[in-house]
Amino acid sequence: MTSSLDLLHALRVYEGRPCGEGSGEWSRMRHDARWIGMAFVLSAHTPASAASASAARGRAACASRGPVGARGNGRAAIAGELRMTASVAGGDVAADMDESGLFVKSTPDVLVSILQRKVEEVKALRAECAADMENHPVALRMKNKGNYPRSKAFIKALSKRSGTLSVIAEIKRRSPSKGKIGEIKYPAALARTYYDGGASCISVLTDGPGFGGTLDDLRAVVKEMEKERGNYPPPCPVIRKDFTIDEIQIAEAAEAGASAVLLIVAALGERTKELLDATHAYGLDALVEVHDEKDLEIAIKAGAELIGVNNRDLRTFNVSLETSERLRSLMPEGKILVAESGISDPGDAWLLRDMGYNAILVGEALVLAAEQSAYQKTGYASTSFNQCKGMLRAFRSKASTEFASPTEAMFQGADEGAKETLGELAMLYILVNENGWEKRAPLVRCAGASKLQFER
Ligand SMILES: O=P(O)(O)OC[C@@H](O)[C@@H](O)c1c[nH]c2ccccc12
Repeated sequence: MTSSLDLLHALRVYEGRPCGEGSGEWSRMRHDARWIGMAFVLSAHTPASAASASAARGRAACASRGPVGARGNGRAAIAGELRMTASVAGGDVAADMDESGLFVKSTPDVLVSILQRKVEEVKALRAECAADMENHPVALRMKNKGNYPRSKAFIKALSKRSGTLSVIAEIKRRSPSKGKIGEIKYPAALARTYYDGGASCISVLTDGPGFGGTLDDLRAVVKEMEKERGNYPPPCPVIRKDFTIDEIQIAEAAEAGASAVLLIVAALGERTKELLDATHAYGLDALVEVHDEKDLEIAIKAGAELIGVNNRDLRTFNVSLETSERLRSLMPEGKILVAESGISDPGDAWLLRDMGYNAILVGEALVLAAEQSAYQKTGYASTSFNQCKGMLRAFRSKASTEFASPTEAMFQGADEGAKETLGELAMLYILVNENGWEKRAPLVRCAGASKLQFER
């Protein structure tokens, strides 16, 4: 049964006692963490049918700092509803390799041309190393392969309690699909903006021709982050985002200070495992990127710990979050899940969090937001109001589209927690005696709403 109550009437009642909006008591309530806890109790107590209806509408209930038990139950109920049934596509993957054995036959054309370029880059780097085996830092690093302990810094930075969404913020000047995105004159300054906005990790595209990046960008970002060593939050570990086809690129990434590299299954096919093992042998973590069921099967078989679902179809450049949703149900337990590409709306971030993604990887939207703010004169780091930071905080906030406007969350730079995010949101228990309602019912007030809706 759904009922609605006039908001002002509801607000005047607190634990059965009258309470006026604006009174000391009311403001105390709003800042009382216990009220935030109740938001989730609401969803945990929501009848299954209502939970599934809400999940089907793509809105899961508001997360909270509430009692862990209640929170867990609520989330499980909702995640259960979001799970879709589908089976992993089978097929003989090895037969899918091209004659060179290097690329998968089905590799999208745009990727093939980039990979051909990578083959040349790798050849050049190998020649450089061969010419100076005793001194070349990459050659020296390769000699010591297998002796680098894994710090798992990248994985750890993304391993937060369930229901918490981390952001991997990307430094990306342009892309084959979008053309120019931003100038990013000072990658270190942009990295600092990301850090200040609460990013957990930073991704640096180091491919020059396709994405306008360099390995020096990565070095500058690592150096900037090192300044935060010993502070809280700790430095963001950095991933080298490139098209890895050979272990020498992994050694090079490690040498430049990266904590992780990207491995794209659409490019590597069955070689994914070989490169994943090499990544670990250099002490790094790997983000293993998949786009469909077949990629995912390979990633899982290879033993990927960190799986990224790219929502961008590299054949058509179409972006659809449906890819993340579809593949989510096929993910084994215990993996760290990252949704990648095309995320610009906090509402989408909240949805991905509710699907069970641990992190999102965002490039374009953050770069554009940062540059727009930067053009307000002063440069990324010193801009007092930086829309990019607001966007990052809104992505991370534990809000729901049911209770908050994603756009507003973004402009207000809402921080973690529904309370902070929604500003106006408050939860209260209320004794309702009309219409035979006797039990305490949790209510939610949200900004701009004039009615409260609840079910029992
Ligand atoms: O800028 P976007 O749409 O937020 O996407 C970021 C990131 O996912 C994208 O840059 C990316 C995902 N996988 C890649 C592989 C190579 C190069 C780039 C990518």
